[in-house]
Amino acid sequence: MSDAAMNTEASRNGAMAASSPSPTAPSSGVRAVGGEGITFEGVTVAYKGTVVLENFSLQVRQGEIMALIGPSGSGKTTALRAVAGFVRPAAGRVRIGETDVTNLAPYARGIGMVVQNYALFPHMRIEDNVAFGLKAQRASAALIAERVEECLRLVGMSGYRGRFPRELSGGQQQRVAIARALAIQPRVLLLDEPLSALDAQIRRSMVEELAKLHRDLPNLTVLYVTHDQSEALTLADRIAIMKDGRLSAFGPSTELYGRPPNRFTAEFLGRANLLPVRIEGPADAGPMGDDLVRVRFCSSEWLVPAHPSLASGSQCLVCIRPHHLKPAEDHHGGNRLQAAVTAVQWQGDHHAITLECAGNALRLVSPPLREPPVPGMPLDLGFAAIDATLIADEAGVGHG
Ligand SMILES: Nc1ncnc2c1ncn2[C@@H]1O[C@H](COP(=O)(O)OP(=O)(O)OP(=O)(O)O)[C@@H](O)[C@H]1O
Repeated sequence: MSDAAMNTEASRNGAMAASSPSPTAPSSGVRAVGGEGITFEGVTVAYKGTVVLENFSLQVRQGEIMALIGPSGSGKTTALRAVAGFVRPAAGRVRIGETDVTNLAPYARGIGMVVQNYALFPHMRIEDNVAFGLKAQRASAALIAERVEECLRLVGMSGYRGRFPRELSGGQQQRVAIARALAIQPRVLLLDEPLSALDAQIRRSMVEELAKLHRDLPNLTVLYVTHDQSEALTLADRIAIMKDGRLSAFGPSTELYGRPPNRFTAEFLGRANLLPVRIEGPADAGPMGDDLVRVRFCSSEWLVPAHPSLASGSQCLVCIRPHHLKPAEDHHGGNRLQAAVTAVQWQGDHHAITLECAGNALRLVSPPLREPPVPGMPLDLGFAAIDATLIADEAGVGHG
């Protein structure tokens, strides 16, 4: 079978195979849950000659939650399927721990996988759904009973073991799907948009539950595909951002958000105010001993942290997150700019204000204001040097 045909075929089989080991798979015995990292080494995947994942290299550390985020079609699910064994790379290797799994069948990889639409077996009771993979591995009845109890307890579903999937809510079904994936004591857990079929409120509580699950299973390595940046920021230790089948940036979540390495990251991960500036030259070290440079924006001069590869004279962007921009009266010292209010929205726990400054749209969020500004009003704004980040106005891979 050609790679393209194999990739299409494997995609159709979807996640079911990962959580439904082949009946001929050897029994793996008892293993500690998780405990191994995932390594992509220059992985390229093509469907019918079209490359959708290109020279993709990434290391997911043992015991971490790595979120893979990016726009629709950027290759996130394809990367996950390459780990699960549902697509065959045209080039590159995938390792789980020390094992090269590139040519292993999906059932032999020891992976737990959960997808968006639960994929529970509708005719089986919850306990049989959770037991399915273990039965396929011919585990003993005592081990099956122990694992089913343990995994349903982990996801808070012990009281539902005798029900059928149709008798559960969407959130409960997804918890069972997670229990089923964990029952086989996977080496790694792959989650592909596991919460996207749920409504916003249940999604929020499921994010908290996943965080708790990971606290309970700290060795479990999780690769979490989502297009929801707030899920990624809440759950992940590190985030990898994909664009057009390539890695655009990766790094610790707080660092990627706080110091985005490129424009795509700044705009994709959270909201960003991006203003064009010119680097004038070095300034004295800041109060924390940090290196600052002077930048010019229209007639204003600001101090911002230096960028290792942007020299004096460079035209670049300064990124300021909306919550770091403050009305000047709340912000003593620091950098100043003047903008005109274009819209004000009260959103319960905060005000969102959009402004215009020398042809650039700006966004500011603040705790609810007693006397919010009105459209058309000029507003003096301030931001601290430390809260600004210089960005080259071009794509590039960021921190590791
Ligand atoms: N089985 C397939 N056959 C042909 N092309 C495919 C197949 N599966 C995915 N693709 C294409 O590969 C590209 C990457 O798809 P992928 O599902 O990995 O993206 P994604 O980032 O997960 O997107 P989304 O967020 O929409 O799920 C897309 O252009 C998609 O159309």
